[in-house]
Amino acid sequence: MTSSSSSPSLKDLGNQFYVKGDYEKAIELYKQGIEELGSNENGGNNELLSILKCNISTSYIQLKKYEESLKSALEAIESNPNSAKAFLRAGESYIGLKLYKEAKENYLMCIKNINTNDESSKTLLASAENGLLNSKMKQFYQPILESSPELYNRVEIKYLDNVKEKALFAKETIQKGEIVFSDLPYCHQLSVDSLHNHFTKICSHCIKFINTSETTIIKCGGKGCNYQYCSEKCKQDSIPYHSQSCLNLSDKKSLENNPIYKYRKMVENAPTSTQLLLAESIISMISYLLKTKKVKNCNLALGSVTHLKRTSLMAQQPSFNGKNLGDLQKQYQPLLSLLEEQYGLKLKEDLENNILSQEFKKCILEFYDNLLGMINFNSTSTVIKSGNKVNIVENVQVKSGKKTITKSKTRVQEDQCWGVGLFPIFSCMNHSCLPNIEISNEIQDGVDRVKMVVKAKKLIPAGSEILHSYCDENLPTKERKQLLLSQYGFKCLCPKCSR
Ligand SMILES: C[S@@+](CC[C@H](N)C(=O)[O-])C[C@H]1O[C@@H](n2cnc3c(N)ncnc32)[C@H](O)[C@@H]1O
Repeated sequence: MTSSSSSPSLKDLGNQFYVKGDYEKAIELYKQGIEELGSNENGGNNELLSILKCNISTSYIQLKKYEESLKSALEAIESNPNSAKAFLRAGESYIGLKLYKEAKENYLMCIKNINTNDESSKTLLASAENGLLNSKMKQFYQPILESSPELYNRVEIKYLDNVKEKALFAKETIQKGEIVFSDLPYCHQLSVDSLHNHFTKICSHCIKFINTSETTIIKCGGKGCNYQYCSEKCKQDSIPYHSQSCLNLSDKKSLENNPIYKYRKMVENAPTSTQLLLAESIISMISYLLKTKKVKNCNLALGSVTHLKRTSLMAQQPSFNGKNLGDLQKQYQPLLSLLEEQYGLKLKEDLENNILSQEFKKCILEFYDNLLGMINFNSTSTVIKSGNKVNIVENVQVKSGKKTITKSKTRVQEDQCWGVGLFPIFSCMNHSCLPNIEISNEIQDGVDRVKMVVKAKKLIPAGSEILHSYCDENLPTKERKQLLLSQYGFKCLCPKCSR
């Protein structure tokens, strides 16, 4: 609370009630202070007037009455247009009102007006910078969260600190076993080995097993294309993207300009990986979104690409498991050059003119890097079970007297495949070796797309961070630490690792 030597009694008294958490009473006293100022000769003390209004705003923020807090903050700015704190309160009120653009403007004004000689300037600056990052984060993610409240209404995304950057939080208390949130990928792909083993049995869109005794398989329609669907809906949902990459849906002329066709030619001799397949489906999606000028979705796609990437993360890349990363980079190189050639200008234009808001523009040059970073660090694999038991025949070596002979052995296993997806909300979750959530494996039944369902592993109190384990949390500490450092680039400081 801001304090000053004149009109001390009512303001200081208000502050005492504020500290005790009686915000209504504090507001009443600050208001009396304003009245008193107006009726005495100190009426011209605008600085004090601004402080009192600012304190009223702070109290309303505590009460989550953001209309009122904003009104007081704006009045405080009117009384003293140089008050950094009043701009800070206006920023916080705008966040409460979900007006993120306005929030950002006010945080910037706060930073501009901070008096560095002031003792509290460091705290003020930290709050404003945090608020600024938070409003950027919210401006991007809030529309996704609000687009499907049935999936995301229990969670929110906030800027946490400069180590973890963004994080996912519980908006309400969630009991053990309850669903925390579900997430839909904006891009997903069947793994290379599942494609190889199960392609004929799996829907190319929702990547679920097709029960052929009940469902007729629907083909893509492109001559020679082996894409297939479990329903008309999956086909309808998939075709706009798939037609960008289906070499058989393109006529000869457009085939030559087909990015996926070019890409496949380029990587003909490169090893194929699931991640590369995912990259392919990202190109298809971007291609489709740009062509159809679906700016809102494009914003989601491209915004995620630029936003999921974290500067500190990319800076750590060279120190990662060099071999792996080097290999991956080599694999991506043709894709990156292709993107540049194919979309370079257009993409930049679109990014600048239509898609990205101001703060993303600075990311443009890093776009391709971001794509790589995003795929590396944010894709999540998901296993899909068919419910069918299958016999797996394996060759095993057995000893027979002094000789070792090969025998075939049959093992019964549930048929399953796996794929990778980019899940925008899921990928905001940070790691802990003491996670409070787990991925539910009952996920795929009854849903028409690949959906990630996240359940509480223990009670999650309202306001706490939602955390999952990026590795097997039962591994020995040393192994976990090494794995997290080499694969995700951070030193785990969770309570289990610090013990
Ligand atoms: C999938 S992202 C999680 C969201 C991320 N915080 C962000 O802002 O985009 C994974 C990255 O977050 C950071 N991270 C996650 N958990 C962390 C932890 N426990 N300590 C430090 N950094 C962490 C690491 O940089 C990691 O590579």
